[in-house]
Order: sequence, then structure tokens, then C-alpha cells
Amino acid sequence: MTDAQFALATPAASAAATALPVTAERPKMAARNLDFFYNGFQALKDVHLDIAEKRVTALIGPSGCGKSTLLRVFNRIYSIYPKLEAKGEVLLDGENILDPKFPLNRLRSKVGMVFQKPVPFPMSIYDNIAYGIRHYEKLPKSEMDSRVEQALVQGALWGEVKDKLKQSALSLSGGQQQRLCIARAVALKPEVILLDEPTSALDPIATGKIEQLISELKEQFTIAIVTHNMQQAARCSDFTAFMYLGELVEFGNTELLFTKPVKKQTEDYITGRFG
Ligand SMILES: Nc1ncnc2c1ncn2[C@@H]1O[C@H](COP(=O)(O)OP(=O)(O)OP(=O)(O)O)[C@@H](O)[C@H]1O
Repeated sequence: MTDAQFALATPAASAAATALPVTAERPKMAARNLDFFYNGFQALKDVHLDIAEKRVTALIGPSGCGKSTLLRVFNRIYSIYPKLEAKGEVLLDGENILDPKFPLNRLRSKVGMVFQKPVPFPMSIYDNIAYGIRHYEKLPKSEMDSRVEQALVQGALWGEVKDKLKQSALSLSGGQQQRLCIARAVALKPEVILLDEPTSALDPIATGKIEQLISELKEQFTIAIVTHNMQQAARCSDFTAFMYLGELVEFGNTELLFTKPVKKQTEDYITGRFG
């Protein structure tokens, strides 16, 4: 069965898009009764969401609806700030990653994140990839070389950088820098990759390359992507979650959600009537 056939055969896909979160066949991550507070301000309200394994799930909704907050909670990024608080559960293979006993190091090795603005480290292209690997593994140089190469191939960047691995990563174009950041995340062999508006700072050609890359990476990784660009969500994702004012309004198979939304708020948003 091809990926597309699998996506269409899941319960989420065969049912009409629904106002209630649909349990995907193989949830890799899941939010359960998830609330999130910034210094008392509630940014997420009782969110239930399944992120299907080796699929792309897009989070869409108007500015300020909580998309990035939800993505960051999936990686517990907030936990370094004292006044930020999450309640409820985020399950990774059934284990609650919000439990302080779930080690951050383990979480970060399983759930990688790529941000809106490419943020390569101010070091060589090679070291950008090797740096993270060294944090977790001690590898002889030849093995490290092949891990770096493998990550750059997976990041669809190898062909462009293989002759200048010692050059500063800051010399790359914005689109190349973003693919480097994806390669850096992939190099740690995570299970889930979170992408927070990864193409919003890029031109259409660089955006197309990242979208192509996303469709290749989902063969191996579970992906959640926040995007403002509805065409991008429609092109890249298997499932889409529409959020509004901190709530998950509608979730479903992407094609159905964009063609037959159940909720009026979703329809208004995807037809451009608000947002
Ligand atoms: N550090 C913060 N401190 C206080 N409030 C915050 C903080 N970050 C986000 N918020 C608030 O939480 C809500 C959700 O913000 P979030 O950034 O998750 O939305 P978003 O849907 O990703 O928006 P955008 O599409 O504009 O990036 C908003 O009301 C925002 O003002």
C-alpha cells in the first residue's frame, strides 16, 4: 500500500471531516485535555489531538490561535520558563512527556524542532550537523563523516555543499540554511519532527524544495507543521487541525477538511472570510 493509499484508508480519512478530533490509526503523539498558560493567560484550551505516525499533520488557524504554542508544548520548550504552565497530557508512544520525570534529553533526541527563521550555528556546515550528534554519541571520524553526509542527503543539501563542508553555515542562502536546520534535526535520528512555519522566510523556489523534502521525510519520520499558508497545508499534509482562540475546532483528513469542512468557523477561515 502506498503512503497516500494508507492515509486515505485510515479511520480519520474514511470518516467525513469531523468537529471532534479523530483518532488516527497509528498515533505517535497525542494531546489529551491539554491546557497551556502564559503567566495566567490561557493559550490552549482542552486540546485533544492525535499526530499520526509517519504522516504529516498541519496545524492551521488565524494568528494568535495557539498553533506555535501547541507545537512548542510537544517539545516541552516552555519548561525552562518559570511562569509557563501546561496541564493535561502529551503522549509520545503512550508516555506522558509533560511528566517532569520524562528526561528532557530523551525527549529532545526523539522530538526535533525546526523554527520559522533558519538558525544555523555560527560554525562550519559540517560542524552544524556534527555538533548535535557529539552531544549524544562518541563516534570515530569516519563514522561521523558518514552520519554528516547521510543527514545532508536527507536534508536534500548534500549535492550543494559536499565540496564546502568546512565553510561557515552562515554563507548559505536562507533556503539552504533552513534545509541545513532540517538536516541537523534529522541527524539525531528523531522519531518526530516539528516544523514551525519553516518556509515563511523563504522565496517560492526555496519553499518548493522544503515542501518536496517534507514529503520525502515522512517516509521515515512523523511530522507536525505549523503553517499560515493554506495551500501549503493542502499540498503537504495528510491531516489538518484547525485551531481558533486556543481551541481545536476541527480535525480531519486534509482533503476532506479543505473540501467539506464541518464547522462554519473552519469554512470561513479556509475560504478567506476571516483570519
Ligand atoms: N511568551 C508569551 N507570553 C505571553 N503570551 C504569549 C506568549 N507567546 C504567545 N502568547 C499568546 O498566546 C496566544 C497563542 O500564541 P501563538 O504564538 O501560539 O499563536 P499562533 O497561532 O502560533 O500565532 P501566529 O500564527 O501569529 O504565530 C496568543 O494570544 C499570544 O499572544
